[in-house]
Amino acid sequence: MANAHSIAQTRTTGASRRDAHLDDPSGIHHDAHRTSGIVGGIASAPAGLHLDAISHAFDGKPILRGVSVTVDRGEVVCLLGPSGCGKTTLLRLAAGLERLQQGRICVGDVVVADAAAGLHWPPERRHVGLMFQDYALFPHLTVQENVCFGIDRSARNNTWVRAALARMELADWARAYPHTLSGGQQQRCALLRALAPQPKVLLLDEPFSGLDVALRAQVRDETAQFLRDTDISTLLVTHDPEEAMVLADRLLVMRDGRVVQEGAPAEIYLQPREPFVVELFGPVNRWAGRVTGKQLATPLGFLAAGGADEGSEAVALIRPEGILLDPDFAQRGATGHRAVVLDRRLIGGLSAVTLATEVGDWRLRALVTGIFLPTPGSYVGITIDPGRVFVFAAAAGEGSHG
Ligand SMILES: Nc1ncnc2c1ncn2[C@@H]1O[C@H](COP(=O)(O)OP(=O)(O)OP(=O)(O)O)[C@@H](O)[C@H]1O
Repeated sequence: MANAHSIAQTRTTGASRRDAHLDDPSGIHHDAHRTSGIVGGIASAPAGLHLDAISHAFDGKPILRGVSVTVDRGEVVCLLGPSGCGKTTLLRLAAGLERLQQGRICVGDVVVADAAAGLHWPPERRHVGLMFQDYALFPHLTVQENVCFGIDRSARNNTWVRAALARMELADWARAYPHTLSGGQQQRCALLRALAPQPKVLLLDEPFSGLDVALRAQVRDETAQFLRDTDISTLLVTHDPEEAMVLADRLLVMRDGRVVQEGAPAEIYLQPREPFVVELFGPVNRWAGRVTGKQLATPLGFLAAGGADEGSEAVALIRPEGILLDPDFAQRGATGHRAVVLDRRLIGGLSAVTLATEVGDWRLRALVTGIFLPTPGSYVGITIDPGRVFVFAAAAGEGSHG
């Protein structure tokens, strides 16, 4: 996690000279007259961040194992993974806060770190904006002073700063100190501080984790829109799948220091390559059994076994929204599978229902859109949506139900 010191370390020493009024699609323009030093060729380089074959260990313990990530110009890439899988370490290496042990890092086409060549550019030369989860605003500086911290004194009241404060609804708070701001305002102030030096690359580490649920969604959506309107390459770290789905153009799932799947958010959700990726998005229902006739027999009928080998042990993971419930099946005289309701709860706009199948007593969790609160002990019709079922070869030791 960053503190004020590490943010201070990452001050970019100047902004690129750029006819921003012409080429900045954000609607928030940097003044073209900002002329402080152009840093080591980065300012004129094409945008983009390239992390190549990064491996890293702490005290001999491998944390990152050959991770490669490319973030194109204007793209938002999310690293999604559980706590401890190495996300923050990768971000710190990209920023230059940690020295590279193996691999190479380029900002645009400029190599800023190369382990084999012993090359390590310090953070302030990389033209990278950083924002960590604690925001690390300077308490003795006003909102405007915080935002302008990394840019030239002469540029501190420029068009970009004024427009950015207005767009983030901070104009009236420009002279306020951080302790008088709400969490959402502090987050927006920290984001502008990271953006003010016009970085080519923005690194965000759990940027919304300090916000309460309602504010979080709002600030997250505003930030997503803001980033889409810029040509900055953004690498964002989160362990919140919803956050990743909302923000990411592309999503990289990390596990134990490796990228296990990469793709558009919908692709990752709908075509997960391994059980870990399925379960990253929340608890799932599970059935293990032997593949017979390319199918898996369950108490709710047969499931297609996909690529699992005939005769092998396989496991089916079924998302809660893939359990379809029919409260009126009895009135309609419908036949089919039934389950008894064990419990039900309203969770925001969804209802979570726990059930047991009539045959086989298979305990299942269903998520139903809207208010659906059947009486515990009552029976409902139950089917499985095959589009929400993922079948994999069973891991060693994963027992069979059937
Ligand atoms: N400076 C350090 N010295 C020793 N071990 C470290 C250091 N920094 C991180 N680690 C260890 O490296 C592992 C990965 O940490 P990292 O912060 O990169 O994970 P993460 O995926 O970002 O987790 P979280 O989501 O909890 O922030 C953890 O086991 C952590 O304890």
